[in-house]
Amino acid sequence: MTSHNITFMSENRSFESPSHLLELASSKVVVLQSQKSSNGELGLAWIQNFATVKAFAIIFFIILICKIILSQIRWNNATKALEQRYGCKEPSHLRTHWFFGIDKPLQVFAASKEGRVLRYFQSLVAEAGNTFEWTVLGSRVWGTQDPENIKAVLSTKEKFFSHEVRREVLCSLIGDAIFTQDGASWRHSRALLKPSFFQKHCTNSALFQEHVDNLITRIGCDSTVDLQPLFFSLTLDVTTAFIFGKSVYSLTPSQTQEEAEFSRAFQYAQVYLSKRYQLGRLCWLFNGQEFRDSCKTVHAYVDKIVDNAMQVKARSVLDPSNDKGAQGNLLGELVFDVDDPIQARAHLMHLLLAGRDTTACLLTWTMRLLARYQEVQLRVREEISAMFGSAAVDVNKTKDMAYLTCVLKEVLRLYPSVPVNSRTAAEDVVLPTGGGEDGRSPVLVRKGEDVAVCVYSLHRRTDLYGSDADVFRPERWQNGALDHVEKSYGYLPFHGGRRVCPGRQFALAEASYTIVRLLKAFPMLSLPAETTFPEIGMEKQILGLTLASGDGCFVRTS
Ligand code: HEM
Repeated sequence: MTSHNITFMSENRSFESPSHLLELASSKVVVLQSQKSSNGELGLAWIQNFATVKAFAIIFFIILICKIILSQIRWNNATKALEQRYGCKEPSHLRTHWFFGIDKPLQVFAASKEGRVLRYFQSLVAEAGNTFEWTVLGSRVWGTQDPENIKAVLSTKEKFFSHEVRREVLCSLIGDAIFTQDGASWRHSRALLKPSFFQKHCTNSALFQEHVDNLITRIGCDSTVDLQPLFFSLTLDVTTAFIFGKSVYSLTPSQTQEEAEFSRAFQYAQVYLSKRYQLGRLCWLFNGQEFRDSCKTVHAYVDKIVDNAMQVKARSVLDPSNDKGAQGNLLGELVFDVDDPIQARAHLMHLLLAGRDTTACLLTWTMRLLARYQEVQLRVREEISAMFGSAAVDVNKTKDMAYLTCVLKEVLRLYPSVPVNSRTAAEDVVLPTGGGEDGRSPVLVRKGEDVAVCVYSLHRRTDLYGSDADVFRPERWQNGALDHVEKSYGYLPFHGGRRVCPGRQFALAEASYTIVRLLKAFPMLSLPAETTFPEIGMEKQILGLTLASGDGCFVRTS
């Protein structure tokens, strides 16, 4: 039988089903392959062969589309049935205009590149309401800035959500521990971070003093300086001292080569991680050699410190006067509960990641605003004089500075260090609001769907904070005026529920101490003369794992 015959016959056959077509196409390929081997050359058959492969590809594509459509219909029917059972209504749907909704991710990338991605999210909220869903490449994604739904995600229904995507994105650098775990393993990791440890260190001025001294030396006098990179170095130095018991001294020239290598590699890997985050489940596509090398450098450095702490522990176990806190740092305590060095490394890396950039961002936005709003700076200075006069700054007393506390609260409202967060539904779960015409009925989130919680836009809601929600006004927090908003999940810089940030007090102590010391060291902090200061929220922002300033933090110190 010639290939011509076969083609002729197949063209006259009627197709009964997609799988029938598939069978037919593959039989043609097999016959043509055998023809090639018997003739030894392709000749005319090559063209027919090409046409057959083309037909095969088209058929395959049609089958794929049919399958997608069928599964979409099945999914829609199942969702409708479940919605009916749980009294849910359809949520507001964000309209997309391009094939498979890819216009939206492209717009996110463009906005992100231009430093306005959070403004873009706000525009989506303005278009679609406080809770909405959108479909990208066939998957539904949710966005919410509704306190009731956020409370469900973070607290009352927290156990129905997982950190699956986060785990995939972050594990190569930080391993698996508190930040990426769920269920029993998370509970175990959380229990290891005893609140008493944070408490002990956030009242210890000595932990911060040396590094803030180094910061002040680096700033120098009579200069215009970008404080943002210096704050990132400061928080790296403080956090490594706090958790390793050994700072990397990135603010000083005395940093060793090994410490410098670690600081560089950690910085590189962290920036890389934020790019991986943007790809979500496709993060494995972004796994370059330099990133892998940086992870290795970071691991080697931390492993040495862990090894050393394990040896100290081994010696102290032999000593009856052994004191668990003898090493005076978190690792020193941790090694008594964790025998596996790789797991110990993961616990440390999670704390380093969680504690370093978040506090650096808080310091950056605070100093930008204090330099811009001189009247607020003056009030903080008055409070410092009243509290400390010419005495040394005691970190323990900074928490009694009522006005500074309001300033920090207001900064974290306008620029929360973690402005957007997401969780993946581990099961079908009902959120209390956002469905129906009036947006008040419950909505159904299906298993596997991601829910993005946008704290940035929550904190700018005029119905919660008044018509001046976009204005920097620390006084709004005075006399507990916004206690009701805080209690009802309307203010969440540290999130809420069981997974609320355990480093909250430590971070506020570090930020307060640093600001007081800077204002004492520099009697005049202002914007450089040529600076134009955009309106709040209109500045360039860099959204990585945390929210940094795209315009830096330039101040004049004289
Ligand atoms: C201004 C500074 C900080 C802010 C705004 C902040 C904010 C947050 C937020 C929003 C979360 C919840 C993340 C989530 O569940 O997805 C979180 C978790 C966490 N934070 Fe912080 N944080 C700060 C500083 C720190 C510091 C200094 C440490 C420790 C040294 C720390 C340790 C942690 C840890 C371990 C978690 C994970 C908790 C868990 O999953 O159970 N944070 N933080």
